[in-house]
Amino acid sequence: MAGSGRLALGTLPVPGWVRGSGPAVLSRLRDAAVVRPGFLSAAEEETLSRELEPELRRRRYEYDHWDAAIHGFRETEKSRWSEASRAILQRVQAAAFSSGQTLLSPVHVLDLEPRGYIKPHVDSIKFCGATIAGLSLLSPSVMRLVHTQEPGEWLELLLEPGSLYILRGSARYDFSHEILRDEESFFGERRVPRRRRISVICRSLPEGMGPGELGQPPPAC
Ligand SMILES: O=C(O)CCC(=O)C(=O)O
Ligand SMILES: [Fe+2]
Ligand SMILES: [Mn+2]
Repeated sequence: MAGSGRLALGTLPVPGWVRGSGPAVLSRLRDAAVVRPGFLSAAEEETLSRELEPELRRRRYEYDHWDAAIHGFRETEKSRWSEASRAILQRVQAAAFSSGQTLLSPVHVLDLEPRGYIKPHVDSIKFCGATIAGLSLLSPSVMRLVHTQEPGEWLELLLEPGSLYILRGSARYDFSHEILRDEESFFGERRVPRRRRISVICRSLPEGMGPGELGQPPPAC
């Protein structure tokens, strides 16, 4: 069990990087909250962080997001990517989105300093559609999802560097998501020390909205 990274839950295999309040929520969100560890090769991680570093370094860490959800961060909305990074983003698109979904462009890049964190929030339904997909770089972190109506229902995702997470449907609309601060960064019993983390986040447009119809998007969803 421990060796394979999977835990048998009745007949339902639960990956070792997902924990939840119970079998019902794990089963219900099985295809709605997905983590793919090792989605990026070491070379791909390096490609992305090298490309992002100079752009991020020009900015200063901020301590209040526009909606105060994010603390200790800097961010950019990036539309021009190297060919190598474009290939990675296309793999994300193919893995996370259906052919009918249009992606929000530009791509959101978020740099959380070691003491930075993201408070529980649901991404704006005005600006983001049904699917959110994020690559994690540099540091592991724990993403917690909590049902907005039933706080006893929760899921935790262990996001290792190089992993891809996908939130869609119910996981995206009915659950808040957050990135735990260093002091609270545990995956079950396992301490997950938070260092600086960069995430690269792709989102679909709200259904029925064309790429030109968005108006002025917020700095982040
Ligand atoms: O850093 C992440 O992976 C998530 C960021 C996030 O939740 C947001 O910008 O709305
Ligand atoms: Fe979010
Ligand atoms: Mn946000």
